[in-house]
Amino acid sequence: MASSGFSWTLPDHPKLPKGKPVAVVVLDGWGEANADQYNCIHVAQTPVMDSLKNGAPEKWRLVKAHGTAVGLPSDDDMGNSEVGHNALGAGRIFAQGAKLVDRALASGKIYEGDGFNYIKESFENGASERGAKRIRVHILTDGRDVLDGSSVGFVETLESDLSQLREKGIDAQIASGGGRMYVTMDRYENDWDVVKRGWDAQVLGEAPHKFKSALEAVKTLRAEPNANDQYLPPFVIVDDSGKAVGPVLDGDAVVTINFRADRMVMLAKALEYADFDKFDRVRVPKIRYVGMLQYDGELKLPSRYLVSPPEIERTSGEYLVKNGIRTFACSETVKFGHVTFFWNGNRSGYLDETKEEYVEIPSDSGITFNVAPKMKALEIAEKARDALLSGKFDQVRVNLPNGDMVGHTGDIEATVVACKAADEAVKIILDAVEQVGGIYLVTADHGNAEDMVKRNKAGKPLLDKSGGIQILTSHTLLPVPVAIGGPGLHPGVKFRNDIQTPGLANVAATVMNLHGFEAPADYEPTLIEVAHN
Ligand SMILES: O=C(O)[C@@H](CO)OP(=O)(O)O
Ligand SMILES: [Mn+2]
Ligand SMILES: [Mn+2]
Repeated sequence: MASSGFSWTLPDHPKLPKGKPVAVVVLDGWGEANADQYNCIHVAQTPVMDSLKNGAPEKWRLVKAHGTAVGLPSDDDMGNSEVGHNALGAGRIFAQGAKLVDRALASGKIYEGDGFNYIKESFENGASERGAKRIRVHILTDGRDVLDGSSVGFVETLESDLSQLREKGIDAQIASGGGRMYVTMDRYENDWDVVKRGWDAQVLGEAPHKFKSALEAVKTLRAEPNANDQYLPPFVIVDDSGKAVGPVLDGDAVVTINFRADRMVMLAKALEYADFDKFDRVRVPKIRYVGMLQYDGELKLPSRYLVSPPEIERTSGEYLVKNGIRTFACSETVKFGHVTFFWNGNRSGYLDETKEEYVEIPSDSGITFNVAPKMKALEIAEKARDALLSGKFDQVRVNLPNGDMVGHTGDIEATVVACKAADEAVKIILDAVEQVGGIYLVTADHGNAEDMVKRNKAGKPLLDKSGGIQILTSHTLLPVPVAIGGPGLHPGVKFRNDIQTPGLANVAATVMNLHGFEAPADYEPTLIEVAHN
């Protein structure tokens, strides 16, 4: 085969110089919304971000961070950290897990692949459409991507689907449950107890709460003071004799029905690794395990899966490091993988450890972040500042988690404090950029803190049964800012106005330009142009 002529070498930018340190700041969950009392960014004192927006309008613009702009099925899909950071780092729009799974289900291909064939071997002479005769569902209530309290409706729907299966002679039941933030879905190894609580309920059939039905479980546990879907305690469903109806047993097939890599890697390790020392699994059933997707391409975890994940290659991080850009990346645990793993196309570890340093600041664990809304913003900013001042790095990249993590708690007062803390952190970083004559690019991965209320189509806040507002704990569909500046920025640089609907994927080429390079031809176009020399 003839050589494709591929080269990692990036062409020099015709006008922009090399050698200026570039700070890339991602404000997690920081979108642009109308100014009202439910916009915590507006309510909070955020003088630094305000000055970026109002001080130099030609160096501030909004980009799309949701839906098709980040590879999700439709523009009704809100953005999230995974797809947002993937797009920021990859500079192109890849069809994401959600879309790939939708497609595989619609075409039926999901039932033809290696993953499904593998679990099928566990089915005894099947009776259902696809062969499984005995099905146990271990549910996690959400309240984070959907409204708090919606768990009840979801359980009702699931129960009715399962009862239809039972009518066909399939033994199908919900076996256990718990709230996603307290049971199973930890990430980046922040708190293994979360995964252990899930393991105990799902695999061992042991939990502090026992119920005859999941609907009863969810309704009863939600009635406790301060209970919410995200943090429901673990429960198991028991039969009349008090025995758990569905612990995971030898010979079972197990599917983790979740396409979010970061939230599934820890459980996948517990299910798949023979050597595992994060908690005592007590009993390790011999199962056939598949993930909805492969969650970590480097670790090949899990080794079997139903749908192939997007292959995100030739990321901007990889190009830049191969073109000599020394890179520093930092966040606290809950978002550390965002500026490393997601940024690098769902790849763990260093691209080139001789040129990179990744620093993880331990997050608080075992608390909800409305209790400590400043999180580690200051510590992250100080690390970024030190990295800039050290002169050892060409790119310093951070994620400031506050708007997102505190926004998800639905606590408006705390989210205001969170936004202020993030703004103060930005100041520290921009001051350091100033000192070293560098350039900054400040952006976000999706909205969250800028709108904390559920609204009708006309934008009016919706009320609940008791007349209070319906708090929105999820991300939004709103655009996010991109602001550039700093003493190292060529004075002729301004945002182009010939790109109709720019999105997060346009940021990578922009950052490459700021480092003095042209982006690869297949990258989404840069946001900037140079007006004069
Ligand atoms: O916490 C998470 O897993 C999601 C919300 O479900 O948020 P983010 O995409 O910001 O990580
Ligand atoms: Mn995010
Ligand atoms: Mn989030």
